[in-house]
Amino acid sequence: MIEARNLHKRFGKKVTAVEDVSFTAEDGVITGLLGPNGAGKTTTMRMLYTLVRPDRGTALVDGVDVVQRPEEARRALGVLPDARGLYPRLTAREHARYYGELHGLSGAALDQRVDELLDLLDMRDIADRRTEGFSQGQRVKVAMARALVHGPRNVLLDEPTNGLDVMSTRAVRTLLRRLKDEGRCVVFSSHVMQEVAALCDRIVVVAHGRVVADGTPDALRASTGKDSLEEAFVATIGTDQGLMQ
Ligand SMILES: Nc1ncnc2c1ncn2[C@@H]1O[C@H](COP(=O)(O)OP(=O)(O)OP(=O)(O)O)[C@@H](O)[C@H]1O
Repeated sequence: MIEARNLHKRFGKKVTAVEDVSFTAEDGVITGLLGPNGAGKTTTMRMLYTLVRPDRGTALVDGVDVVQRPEEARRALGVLPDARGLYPRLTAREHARYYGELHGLSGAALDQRVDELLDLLDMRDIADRRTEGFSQGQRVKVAMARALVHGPRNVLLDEPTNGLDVMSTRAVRTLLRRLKDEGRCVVFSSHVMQEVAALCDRIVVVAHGRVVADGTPDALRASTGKDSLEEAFVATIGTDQGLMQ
């Protein structure tokens, strides 16, 4: 479970990226962080996964405070960062193996886990190629395998389907549903409403660094009096900018 508590982050004097963001992402639930470009999603995620230190507020990962005990919090997290940051000379398989080893896996257990992920992500064909020159979608798959290799209880994904084609998007959705069915806490950010609508049990809408709505898709529709989720979002944010594909 992940609890964001009154997170604040400013960059310099002018930019308030995140202002008092609080929400809870439960286990066995897919929580979507939805908002237009520049809303503060990536900055929020970075604070959750301990890359950026909040100016104020904190977050708990399975009860562990990310500001006070970042290393412990990190062990309970699998992260797909916005910058996928791959090693060009390692193959896709080597990426997954390397991160598995960093998390203490080895031997047959590691081999089996890596094979399973290569199948789940439909990446057998690229498994033994160096990642240099990989397409955007191929890079996402490698980063995803790397994020999940240690079977984390909590999974944070920043715009996971960005740059993926239809088949790969479906593979990612299937994988996220599986993580949810396994009882994990899944949080992902997106600026694409359809993406969030297709997957999420719970939606946290962020605009200008603040949470402007938080609830199930049905609750969001009911609270805005709109029939379609699309209209509900537009009503919540006050603009359709950045929300449409
Ligand atoms: N390192 C930084 N230095 C200065 N400003 C930053 C930095 N990181 C983010 N910002 C600013 O903070 C605001 C929120 O950015 P953030 O990347 O969190 O938004 P986002 O919702 O993830 O947007 P997108 O969908 O475009 O990725 C923006 O105004 C951005 O320019």
